[in-house]
Amino acid sequence: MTNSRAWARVLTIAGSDSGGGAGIQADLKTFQELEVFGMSAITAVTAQNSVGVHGVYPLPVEAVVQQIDAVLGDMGATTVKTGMLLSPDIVACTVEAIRRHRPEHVIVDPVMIAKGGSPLLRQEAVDVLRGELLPLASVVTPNLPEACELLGIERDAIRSVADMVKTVDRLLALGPKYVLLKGGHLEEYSSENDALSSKEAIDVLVGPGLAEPVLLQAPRYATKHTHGTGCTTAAAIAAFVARGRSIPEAAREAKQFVTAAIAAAGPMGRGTGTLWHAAHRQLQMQRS
Ligand SMILES: Nc1ncnc2c1ncn2[C@@H]1O[C@H](COP(=O)(O)OP(=O)(O)OP(=O)(O)O)[C@@H](O)[C@H]1O
Ligand SMILES: Cc1ncc(CO)c(N)n1
Repeated sequence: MTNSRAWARVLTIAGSDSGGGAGIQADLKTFQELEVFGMSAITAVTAQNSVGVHGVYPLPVEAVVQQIDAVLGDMGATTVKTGMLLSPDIVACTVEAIRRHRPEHVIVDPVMIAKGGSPLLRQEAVDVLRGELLPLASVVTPNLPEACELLGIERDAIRSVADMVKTVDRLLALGPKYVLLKGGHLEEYSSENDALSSKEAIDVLVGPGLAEPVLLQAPRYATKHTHGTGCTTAAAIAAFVARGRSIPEAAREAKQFVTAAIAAAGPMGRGTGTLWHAAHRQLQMQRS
C-alpha cells in the first residue's frame, strides 16, 4: 500500500492519440505501469488509428495554459514531459509555463512527424522549440529525422551508429543537459548500415558524467508494430526520473521497458500496430 503523499507525480503536455498507442495515452499507460501518478495537459486532439492521422484539432493556447497551471499550481509535479506541441504558440506557452513553475526535470520528446508522415509540429514551430524549449530540457530524445531537423541538416544525414556518435555533441550544444538520440530509424538505411544496427536497436546518450557517448543496445525485433515507441521511451524516462533515478539510469531502464513493450507488440487495425505497455511485468516476474 502506498499513500498519495508518496506518489511521484508527472505531467505530460502532449497530443491525444485516439488510437491509444502514442501521445497522451501512451504516456499515461507508461506512467501507471511504472507506478507514478500521471497528469495531462492536452495540446491537440488527433483522430488517429493504425493507418494514419485523419484529423488534427489544436486546443486554444488558453486551454493548454489553464490545464498546466491547474495541475502544477495545485497538485504539483517534479517532472514535466512534452510531446506533440504542434504550433509556435503552443511551444511558446509551454516554455513560459515551465519557466513559471520550474519543475525539477523536463523531458522533451521533440515530436515532429507521425510514422505515416503527418506533421505533428508545424515547420514554423521548429525554431522556438530549438531556441527556447531545448535549453530548458533535462534530456531531449530525438529520433534520427528529428535530430536532423533540429540541426538543420538533410533529413537522412544520420545513417549509422558512427554518424549518431558524431552528431550527439552538436545536439548537446543546443542547450539540453542530456541528449538521447534514438536509433529506431536506422533500419531504413540497412543496406549501408554497420552490421550491428540491423540486429540491434541502438540509442546514444551524452551528457554530464559520461566521458564519451554511451550506446544503449537492445535486440531489434522484426516487427512493423512500433506505433508509439518514441512517446513510450520518453514517458518511461520521465517516470524513472520522477522516482529519483539519474538521467543515465532512467534512460537504461526506459530502454528495457520499451524493448519489452515492442517485443510484445502486435497487429491492431489494418496498419502499424501498437506496443503492449504491460509487457515489462513479465520481466519483473522473471527477476523475482
Ligand atoms: N524494431 C525495434 N526493435 C527494438 N527496439 C526498437 C525497434 N524500433 C525502435 N526501437 C527502439 O524504440 C525506441 C524508440 O525509438 P524510435 O527511433 O523508434 O522513436 P520514434 O521514431 O520517436 O518513435 P514514434 O515516432 O513511433 O513515437 C528506441 O529505444 C529504439 O531503439
Ligand atoms: C498524438 C501523437 N503524439 C505523438 C505521436 C508520435 O508517435 C503520434 N503519432 N501521435
